[in-house]
Amino acid sequence: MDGLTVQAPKKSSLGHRLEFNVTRGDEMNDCHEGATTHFPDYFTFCVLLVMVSCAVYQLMFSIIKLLLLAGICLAYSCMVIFTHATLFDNQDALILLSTGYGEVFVSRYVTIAVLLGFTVAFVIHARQTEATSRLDFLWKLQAHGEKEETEHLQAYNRKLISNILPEHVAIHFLSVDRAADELYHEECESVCILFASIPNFSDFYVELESNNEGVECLRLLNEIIADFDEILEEERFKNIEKIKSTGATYMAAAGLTKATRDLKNFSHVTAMADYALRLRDQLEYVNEHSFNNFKIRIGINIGPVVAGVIGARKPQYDIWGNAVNVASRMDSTGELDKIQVTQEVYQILHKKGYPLTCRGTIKVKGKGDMVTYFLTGKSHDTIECSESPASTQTGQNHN
Ligand SMILES: Nc1ncnc2c1ncn2[C@@H]1O[C@H](COP(=O)(O)OP(=O)(O)OP(=O)(O)O)[C@@H](O)[C@H]1O
Repeated sequence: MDGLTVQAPKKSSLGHRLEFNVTRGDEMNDCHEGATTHFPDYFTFCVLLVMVSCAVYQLMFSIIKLLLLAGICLAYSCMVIFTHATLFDNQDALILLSTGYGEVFVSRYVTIAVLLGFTVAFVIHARQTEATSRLDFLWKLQAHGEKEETEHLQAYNRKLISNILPEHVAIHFLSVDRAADELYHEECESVCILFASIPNFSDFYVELESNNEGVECLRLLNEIIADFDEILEEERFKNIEKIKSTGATYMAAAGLTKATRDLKNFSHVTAMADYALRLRDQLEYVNEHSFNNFKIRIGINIGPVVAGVIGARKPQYDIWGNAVNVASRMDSTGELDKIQVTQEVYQILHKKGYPLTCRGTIKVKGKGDMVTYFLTGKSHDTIECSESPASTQTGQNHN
C-alpha cells in the first residue's frame, strides 16, 4: 500500500497508554477497503447541511423538526462513537503527529458537541419560526374578520344614508371626492309640493295611564305615517320623495331631479294628485279599522324650490322657497277631508282630466288673496286603474 504508516505510542488525557496505527494512503483506494479517510469533518459538514435543510423547511411543526434533528444527531453521534470512531481517532493522531499538539479522542467529542449545539440552535429557531407563523396566521384571521366587519358596517351606513336622504343625494354623500364641509344644495324648478296634516290628531292625543302615557296614540300615528310611506313604494309614485313628517303633518315633493321631473306631461304633478287622493282613502281605511274619526287636510302647490342638506351629525334633507310656503298655506288654510291646490296646479290637473272645483278667493298670510281649487277625484284617464287602500299594518293591528 502506498503511503505513510505511523505507529506512535501516546498517552491519553486519562493517562492510558495508547497505540495508533495511522495510515496516510491513497484515499480513493482506501475507500473500498474501509473508512480510512483522514478528514471526517466532511461527513460532519454533510450532516450539518442535512440538518440545515431540515431546519429551514418552514411548513413543519417544530416538534417534528426536533425529532428529526435529534434523530440525525443521535444517529451520527452513534457512528462517531461506535462504528466509525477510527476515522476521528486517525485524524486526531495525524494532527498530533504533524503538529505535536492535540489530544486523542478530541474530535469525536467536538463533533458531537457541535452537532448538539446546532441541534439546539435549530430547535430554538424552529420554535420561533412556528410562533411567528402562528401569530401571523392569527393576525391575518383578525384582519380578515375586521375587514368583513368594516364592509358590513359600510353597507349598513350606505343603507342608512339611503333611507335618510333621497337616492341622488345619498349617492352624492357617499362619493369619496366630496369635500366634507361642503354644503349640498340645488335649485329645482317646477317641483310639486304636498303638505298633508291630520288636524284632529291633537284631540286624539292624550296622556293617560290607560294608554301608556300617550304611547298608544303615538303608535297609531306611527302606523298612519308608515302607511303613507308604504304607498310611496308603489311604482307609480316613484317620482315622489318624502321630505319629512312633523307631528301629524306629512310633507312630500315630486320632481326634485331631472329624472323625476316631467316638464312636458307633468306626470310628477298628476302622480302627486293621485298620491293625495290615496292618502285620503288610506286615512278612511284607518278610521274604519281603528274606530277613529281622523280627518286629513291636504295642500298642493308647484314652483321652484331650493333643496339641500342641513346638519353634519343628523343631516336632514329639506326644501325651501316661496312655493313650499304656499303649499304649506294650502294645507293650513284648507278644509278637512279636502285637497286644496293653487291655480298653477289646477291648470295642469284640469288639462289632465282631473275634476276640480273652484273654492274662490281666500286670504293667505304673507301672500295676499289667492284663488284656490279643491281636487275632488281621480282623472278620467286613471279612474279605471284605481286601487284599494294598502293592506296596511294599521289595518292588521287595529282589526
Ligand atoms: N321646509 C319646510 N318644512 C316645513 N314647513 C315649511 C317649510 N318651509 C316652509 N314651511 C312652512 O310654511 C309656512 C309658511 O311659511 P312663511 O315663511 O310664509 O310664514 P311664516 O310667517 O314664517 O310662518 P307662520 O306664519 O306659519 O309662523 C310656515 O308655517 C312654515 O312652517
